[in-house]
Amino acid sequence: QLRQNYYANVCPNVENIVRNVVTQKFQQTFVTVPATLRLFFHDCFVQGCDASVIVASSGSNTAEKDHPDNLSLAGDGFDTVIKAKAAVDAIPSCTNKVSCADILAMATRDVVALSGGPSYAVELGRLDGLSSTAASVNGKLPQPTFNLNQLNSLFAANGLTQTDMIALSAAHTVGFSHCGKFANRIYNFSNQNPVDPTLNQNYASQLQSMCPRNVDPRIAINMDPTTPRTFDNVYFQNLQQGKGLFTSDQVLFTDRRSKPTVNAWSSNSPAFQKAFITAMTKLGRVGVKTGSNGNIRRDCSAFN
Ligand code: HEM
Ligand SMILES: [Ca+2]
Ligand SMILES: [Ca+2]
Repeated sequence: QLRQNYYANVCPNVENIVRNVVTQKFQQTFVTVPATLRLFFHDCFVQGCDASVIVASSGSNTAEKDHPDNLSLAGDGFDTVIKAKAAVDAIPSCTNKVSCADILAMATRDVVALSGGPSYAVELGRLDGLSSTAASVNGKLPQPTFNLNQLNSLFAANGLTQTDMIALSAAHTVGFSHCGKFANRIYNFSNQNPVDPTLNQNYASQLQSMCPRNVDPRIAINMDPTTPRTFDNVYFQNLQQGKGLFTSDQVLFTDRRSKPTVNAWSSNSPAFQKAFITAMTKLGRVGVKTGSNGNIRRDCSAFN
């Protein structure tokens, strides 16, 4: 029941208002891009795309954002949504008419385009969710150690195919990871191999020097060592060279079932972009709330 131009009557300018805020924020810090994109993913995979991830803990309720899997969500993603919501609400006819979930979907479309990725028409009409608990996050988000079966089954549970999963994984073409998320691949990997043998040897040495043992846990490194600030298909070229940062990235090339797709998109950017738009549109439809299952939050970080 989502559709384009959903707010044409009540708030016809909403997409421009959001884009202006996102562009301003992008000019202040590039982190806006990966932070917003990852926030959208973590929102949609837990209770659907309903801005449940944005709600702050309060009183006795520990919200989704305080689950261990969400603690590394960068603050600039939340800030982007809060700022865009304020700009939308500043227009009288738009006040309290546009959901936080839709603002996050629009902002995500905008950060992808701003960083060189494809631009696409975004479907709107989501309501904001009425609950957010840390417990509800358990088992809903993929782990960097996942193999292809684990990735496929988690994405399938959200109506996404292996092809969608591979396209969405390319979000790792921008942004950062803390050293602890892949330390198992560069130190004490196994009895036979101290370093994950699917890692490019030079890249593994670089990772070891950027992330020495006992590194400050706050240190984060680029996930795409080649074009960290451009949303492009270099992600797939990196996988072909053994430069996938997580097991869950590299497995897309090492598993024969997903390798053909990686190879196709590494040399065909338009085909990748088309698949990414399809997958993002499907991701944006996951678990959408309507009617009495949701509302439009006045403050994206708190229930009304
Ligand atoms: C396929 C399974 C996936 C796994 C296992 C995974 C795991 C991770 C991990 C461990 C990080 C590093 C977090 C940190 O240390 O700060 C990360 C970062 C990131 N992920 Fe994923 N992710 C997956 C899929 C996705 C998808 C589908 C998207 C979006 C469509 C996405 C977008 C991002 C972005 C943009 C970052 C960088 C965040 C930043 O720089 O602040 N990931 N991911
Ligand atoms: Ca959610
Ligand atoms: Ca890139």
